[in-house]
Amino acid sequence: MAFDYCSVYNIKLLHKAAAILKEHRAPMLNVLSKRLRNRLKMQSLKYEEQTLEISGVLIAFLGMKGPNTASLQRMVSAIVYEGYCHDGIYVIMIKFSRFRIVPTSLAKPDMIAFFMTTRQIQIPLGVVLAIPPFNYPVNLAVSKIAPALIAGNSIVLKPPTQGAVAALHMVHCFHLAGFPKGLISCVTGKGSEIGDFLTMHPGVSCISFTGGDTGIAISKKAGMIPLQMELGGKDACIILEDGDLDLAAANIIKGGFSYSGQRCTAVKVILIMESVADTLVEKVKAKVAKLTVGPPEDDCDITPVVTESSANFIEGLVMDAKQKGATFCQEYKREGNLIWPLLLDNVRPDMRIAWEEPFGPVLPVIRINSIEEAIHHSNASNFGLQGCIFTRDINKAILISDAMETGTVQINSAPARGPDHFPFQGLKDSGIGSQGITNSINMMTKIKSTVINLPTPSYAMG
Ligand SMILES: NC(=O)C1=CN([C@@H]2O[C@H](COP(=O)(O)OP(=O)(O)OC[C@H]3O[C@@H](n4cnc5c(N)ncnc54)[C@H](OP(=O)(O)O)[C@@H]3O)[C@@H](O)[C@H]2O)C=CC1
Ligand SMILES: O=C(O)[C@H](O)COP(=O)(O)O
Repeated sequence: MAFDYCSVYNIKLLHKAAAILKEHRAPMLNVLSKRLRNRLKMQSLKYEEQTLEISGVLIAFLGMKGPNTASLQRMVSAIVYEGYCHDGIYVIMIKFSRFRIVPTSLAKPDMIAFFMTTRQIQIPLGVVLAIPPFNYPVNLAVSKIAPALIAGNSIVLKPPTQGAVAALHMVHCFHLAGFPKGLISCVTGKGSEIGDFLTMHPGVSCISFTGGDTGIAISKKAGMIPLQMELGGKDACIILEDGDLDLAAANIIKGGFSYSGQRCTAVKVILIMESVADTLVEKVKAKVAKLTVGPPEDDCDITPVVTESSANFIEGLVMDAKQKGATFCQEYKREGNLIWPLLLDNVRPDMRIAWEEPFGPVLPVIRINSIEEAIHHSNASNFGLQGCIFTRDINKAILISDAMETGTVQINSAPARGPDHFPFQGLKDSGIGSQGITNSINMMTKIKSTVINLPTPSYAMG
């Protein structure tokens, strides 16, 4: 399909897909909540965000000049840059950078040439293999599908087993919008059984994966293709003496226990200055006591974790901490896959929970005596996704952020991925590449250079 027509076509259909996804919201959320046993409210928030996400991309290309073809073609060839959130809708600024004439003064002195680079958005990579995880099987699928389509690629979606039904429904919505079935395909099956066939297939031109350390294994098998990996995290919440402890406590609850802790960007370890630790722990305990626990149908705050194996893994971390002397702020309680929220105080570095990712409603507190100690612990982790700092001294916060080896640092708020036009990346074992609408589109396009060699110098070379 010719470039301009292809991308213009895709953008118009993405608008339609966004509308259809909204129409199908109720059945999708019902499936998501039943299959994932998570609270409906959280799912609906994510669902909203996902449809906005599509709209966000479209507004980037459509909203500036209205949907006439000429401006669309010109815009689709642009590279999308920073954006901002306005009334909950993402408006992404566009800078035209189709051609850049680079003088050759840096090249060989006798070289007389115009050097043009273009981000060949019209030459798609080919087939993008999108693999989202169980916690956001639709939202994280769309965050891969929309940029891939904008860049003119076709997509093979391999949804998580826990979430496959909702993903199939979501792909059906794209087909209802008019996307050809061959352009977006959904292949269901256990990753352990069909994963290698897909990730090592010669027809795959790019892999966009979100999940656990499975991604590390995939990156070693995939070969010479662009990879976008967003993996686990051990996001540290650093709280200094001058931090707003009420704000910190509220963000620890939101960041550590929402979605029953099953978020890569969840707060995974609290590093708090000893002098204010008792006060903070009491504030968090009081809030934990108010969390409701039970089935998603009752719209509880804490619902069962995704599988028995996940619950068993979490229990293993808790028992290790108990055996090594951690302070249990609540009684450890589990019924099947349902684990009651648990704050573990006085955790030490020899305990597994200090380093491993429970992906559940269990949160360790490590008491520190210096900022250097906080930075050291955060950077000693194999993960490097996000982190957050609570202090009123912004200068100090920026310096700590500079020192933290993480893809993102939130100052005075809990870690989070969105809004989705923000770059989102993990360092070390937390991933490779960067997500977010702009970076995803960039990553799913090719750069090509064209050099015009002139017989004589031209004044146009500046
Ligand atoms: N970074 C993040 O946002 C997330 C991180 N995680 C981390 O991952 C851990 C496990 O969660 P989970 O979602 O099961 O993560 P996994 O990495 O096991 O699965 C993520 C996705 O990869 C698929 N997959 C599994 N094995 C392969 C393979 N060999 N080749 C290709 N694809 C494969 C899964 O499919 P299938 O379901 O069929 O196995 C799923 O769609 C969590 O405990 C947490 O640490 C989990 C969710 C989100
Ligand atoms: O992979 C994840 O768990 C999500 O990217 C986290 O997204 P959130 O910060 O919006 O919950």
